[in-house]
Amino acid sequence: MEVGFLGLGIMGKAMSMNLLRNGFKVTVWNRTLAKCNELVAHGASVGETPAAVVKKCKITIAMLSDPAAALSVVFDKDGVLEQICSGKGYIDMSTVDAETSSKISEAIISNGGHFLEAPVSGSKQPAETGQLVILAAGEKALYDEAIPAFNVLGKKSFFLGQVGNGAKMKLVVNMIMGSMMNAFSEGLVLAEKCGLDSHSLLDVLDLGGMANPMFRGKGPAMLKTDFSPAFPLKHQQKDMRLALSLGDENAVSMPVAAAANEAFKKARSMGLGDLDFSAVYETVKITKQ
Ligand SMILES: NC(=O)C1=CN([C@@H]2O[C@H](COP(=O)(O)OP(=O)(O)OC[C@H]3O[C@@H](n4cnc5c(N)ncnc54)[C@H](OP(=O)(O)O)[C@@H]3O)[C@@H](O)[C@H]2O)C=CC1
Ligand SMILES: O=CC(=O)O
Repeated sequence: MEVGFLGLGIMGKAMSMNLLRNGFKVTVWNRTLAKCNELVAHGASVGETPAAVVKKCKITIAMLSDPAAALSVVFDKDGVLEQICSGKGYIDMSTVDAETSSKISEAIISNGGHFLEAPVSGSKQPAETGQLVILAAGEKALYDEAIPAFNVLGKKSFFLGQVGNGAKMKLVVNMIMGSMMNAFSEGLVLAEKCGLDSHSLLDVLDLGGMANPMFRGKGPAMLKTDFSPAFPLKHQQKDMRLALSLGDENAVSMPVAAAANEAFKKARSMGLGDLDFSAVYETVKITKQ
């Protein structure tokens, strides 16, 4: 199966590498074209523009930073819309809001193409090992056609119905994750400030009902001030912002998420946006002094 892949950031690189490893022919494009080189060394072809990739491939996947990037790659000059046509599918796996996804869907479909949104839960390591959770919505026929690729990229795929449902599910999940990371950071700082051993706190948490891979995976690195980016903080703040907007639309009061968003904004203002989202811990360290 031949697929196109647009966007070779932390996730896109790992996902396209995984597809290559599993026998897919992959044609890649990235805004910063030099990032294609490593994929070429592993057998990928390069398309000079998003339009060139879509022209070559029956199915093209995108994994881009945010709504602005997702829209630009489709609607701008040399974008996806210039070549999408009957028989071709476009799958946007970026985390965006339902409105962005719907705009893209309408444009693709009105040009005769097929569209699926398929944001993922899971970070750099699950992307490398094919353990993502895929939250798809849109055209079921395209979902069925993409299953061989989804089976390589993820450990489980959900088909959630109409376009927008995948985006919403992803935002709800990441709103919870961002709030959890803030509560965890406050707990780590509180434990330390009141004279407890932080590593003991990690052990206690890991043995109880709140044990989870995020605390287990990120906790020891956070205590060592290691915030090497797996999930960049600027993207987590984007997800909190989009989830809060979804809360506004649905009149759902979310004071915990709003407070978490403030902490992520503070972290961005401190220049921590490109670090892992666990760097929000640094904002708590400062405010608790
Ligand atoms: N990292 C993670 O753990 C996870 C991330 N996600 C989501 O996946 C998406 C990608 O995340 P991630 O790979 O971490 O992000 P990165 O910041 O590592 O990569 C972002 C990608 O988007 C491209 N890009 C940004 N702006 C534009 C633009 N205006 N036009 C064209 N391309 C653009 C970048 O190109 P360039 O190289 O030129 O800058 C790069 O390829 C995001 O929506 C994120 O929320 C979802 C699950 C997990
Ligand atoms: O979106 C981030 C993730 O870890 O999932």
